Amino acid sequence: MMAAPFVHMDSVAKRWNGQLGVEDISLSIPRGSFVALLGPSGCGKSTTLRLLSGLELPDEGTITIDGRNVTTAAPSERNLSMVFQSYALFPHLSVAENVVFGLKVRKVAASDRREKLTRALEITGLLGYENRRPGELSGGQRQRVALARAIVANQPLCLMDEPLSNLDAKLRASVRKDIKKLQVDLGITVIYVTHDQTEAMSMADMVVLMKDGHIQQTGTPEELYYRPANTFVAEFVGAPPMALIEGSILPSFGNAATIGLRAESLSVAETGKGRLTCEVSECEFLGSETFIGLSHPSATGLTVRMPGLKQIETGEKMEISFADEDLHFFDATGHRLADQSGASGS
Ligand SMILES: Nc1ncnc2c1ncn2[C@@H]1O[C@H](COP(=O)(O)OP(=O)(O)OP(=O)(O)O)[C@@H](O)[C@H]1O
Repeated sequence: MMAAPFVHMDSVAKRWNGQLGVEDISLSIPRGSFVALLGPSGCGKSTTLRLLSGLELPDEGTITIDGRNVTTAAPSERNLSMVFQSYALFPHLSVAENVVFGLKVRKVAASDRREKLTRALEITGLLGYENRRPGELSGGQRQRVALARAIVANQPLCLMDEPLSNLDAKLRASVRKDIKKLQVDLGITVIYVTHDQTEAMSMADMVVLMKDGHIQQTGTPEELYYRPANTFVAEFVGAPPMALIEGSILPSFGNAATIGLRAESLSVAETGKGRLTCEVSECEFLGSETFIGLSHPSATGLTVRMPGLKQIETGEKMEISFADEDLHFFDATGHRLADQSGASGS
């Protein structure tokens, strides 16, 4: 028998004055998983998280956490902790006071507080910083204080809203690893909002990709990458994103309106032997490889990856080839067609 999901949202909707926030959100989240809510600005990620936290109440649908219907329960009744982008630290309190603030409110005994504080500071690498104020810390350290506060709360569910977006790229990568390790070590369930697909793909067991208040696809990072449910997912996930080609210019794939192709499936062909003739539009040197951006009147996002440094003149002609089995097929509404169905040769 399948274990009941730890967090369950069933047909949840939230509107403001009739205007859409999120619609028809259904999600089943297993205990102990790391789930990323991913999507462009305004797609409804934060609204979904706020509905889970109880900071917003839904107009429709139900939310259960650990088997309890919490649809209208107050945030304090949901047994969860939260970490925000803004850290939400008290500037006049020390690191230690910030971390144990919630425990004090809940009247946890002083000796117990000290023990929990030491462990949380240890886990987050903040031992020795307990007397500093947030203003005397770097952004990464402040975010660690917010994480330490979530750790001492000792809740089975932690909701995080873009916790790394105030950090520079290098720090983001290192705190990302800290958060992931924490989640695994503590065995907690994390629901994590981000608009950064690299972050979602590298951290999450399950990614929920949203657009315009609706879920586009829920799955493992591999599922989203290798079997995108529609052209939006295909173009959102992956760096570079999937190239999309008008089906009509590859006539052997009758019923596919759009054909998708990942950069790693493309190769440069000898003159006269390629399947598409493109023009080089840009070269992006990334160190170990160069991304060659190609333009073609019936395609978007065509990129060839070449090892090392390659400098090719913009406007130069380049023929490319690819294998049929690497193609993805989408219908006229952008939905994925069943595998191979487009390749019927009809
Ligand atoms: N309090 C509110 N009142 C009215 N509309 C709101 C409110 N909060 C959110 N919305 C609207 O709901 C939609 C979803 O917003 P939400 O903040 O969930 O998006 P998001 O994906 O988290 O975006 P971002 O990445 O920019 O934070 C947006 O169109 C937004 O304008």
